[in-house]
Amino acid sequence: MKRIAILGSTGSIGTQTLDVISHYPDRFIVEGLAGGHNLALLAEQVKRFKPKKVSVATRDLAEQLQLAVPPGTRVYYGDEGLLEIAAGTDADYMVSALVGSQGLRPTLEAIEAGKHIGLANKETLVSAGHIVTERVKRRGIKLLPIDSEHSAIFQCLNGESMKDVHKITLTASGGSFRDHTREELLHVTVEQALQHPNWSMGAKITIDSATMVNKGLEVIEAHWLFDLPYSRIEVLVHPESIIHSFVEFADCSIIAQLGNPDMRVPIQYALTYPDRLQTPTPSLNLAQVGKLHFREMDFERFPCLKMAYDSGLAGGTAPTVFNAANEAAVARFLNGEITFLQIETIIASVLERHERIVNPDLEQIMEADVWARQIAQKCN
Ligand SMILES: NC(=O)C1=CN([C@@H]2O[C@H](COP(=O)(O)OP(=O)(O)OC[C@H]3O[C@@H](n4cnc5c(N)ncnc54)[C@H](OP(=O)(O)O)[C@@H]3O)[C@@H](O)[C@H]2O)C=CC1
Ligand SMILES: CC(=O)[C@@H](O)[C@H](O)COP(=O)(O)O
Ligand SMILES: [Mn+2]
Repeated sequence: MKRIAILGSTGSIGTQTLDVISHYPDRFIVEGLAGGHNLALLAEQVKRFKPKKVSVATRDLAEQLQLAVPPGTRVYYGDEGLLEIAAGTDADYMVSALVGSQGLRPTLEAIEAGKHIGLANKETLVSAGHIVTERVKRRGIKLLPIDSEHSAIFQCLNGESMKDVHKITLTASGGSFRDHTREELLHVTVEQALQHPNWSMGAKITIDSATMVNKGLEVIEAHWLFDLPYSRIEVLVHPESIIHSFVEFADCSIIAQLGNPDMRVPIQYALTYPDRLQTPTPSLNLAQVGKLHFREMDFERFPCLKMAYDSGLAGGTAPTVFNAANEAAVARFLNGEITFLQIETIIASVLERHERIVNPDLEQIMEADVWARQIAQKCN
């Protein structure tokens, strides 16, 4: 029996994680759930999965939730609530599926408490990769990737030696506007940006896919997960999202992982690793797919990817600032305050003003994150 806590249980990854868990009641017990504002869904999840502890975003919501859940369920809220679900339950495994760098502190606390981590929240590794990986090593816990590309690379590396890896390639769908020219991007709407061609995901990551920030975050995530230099991490546009990523070895052999785009597969693998169990996803019929397509990445069309590589290479607080500026800019775009293309000009402008700290501690990371959001809030 694996005892599970989930941060972000009401989101896209969180609900799919509970879907996976519901298929294997003899393998998993849910010890803790943390949602944000979706009280109705969280109350339903509590009734069904019976966690001992649960958390919501605010005190008001916690008071309402307490009335709706079985007696004996402990209800928490806010940042303290997230820490309680991350580190204060009997879970031995924590699924980190909050959106944004707010996932960093609770994920670090869970690692410190000795929980294994299923990591969807890529912003955690982007913002403070050196701190997270050092803590994972020190505590001897497993950090298992949920992000589809990283799960793919993880699977391709099974039984291989890292010294034989020549490079890894992350595939990118190209997002909602992959066939738009930059000129056409001037007038795109929030609704259009939220239409991802292949995946149904939360709003923030869907916008990140369209700007290619998502792939940039994933490049930095891969750097920390697989301990590879940026020169050996590439991105290739693959509109079908069937090949989830691949590894090229020293002998020029390439091992790729394929499947229909369904996050329940990488989520389940992270939960049951090294076992492989049945999933409800349909199996991939390549004869029906017929053709797969690939395009070279165009860094001029997608300048955010270039900024991500540069930030990753610079290191220190640069990726923290890249990520936080993007989070603030995406929130403003979703709010109707700025245009789609302003997301990239805001990130560039914040990065330009940033004075990088080389080997930041957690407090300096948090300060850089707050600073970047403040600037991104003000500039256009
Ligand atoms: N969705 C996907 O397919 C993939 C997602 N990822 C990554 O996984 C992470 C989650 O993404 P996704 O599931 O799409 O995001 P969603 O927006 O769907 O879900 C975010 C979750 O975080 C919760 N949350 C937000 N703000 C707060 C807060 N202040 N306090 C407590 N909880 C909060 C939300 O609660 P509520 O809704 O109740 O307010 C929700 O449960 C991201 O880092 C993303 O990049 C990676 C690969 C694929
Ligand atoms: C499902 C998943 O892992 C997302 O991160 C996905 O990769 C987004 O697709 P693109 O960023 O390739 O558009
Ligand atoms: Mn991904």
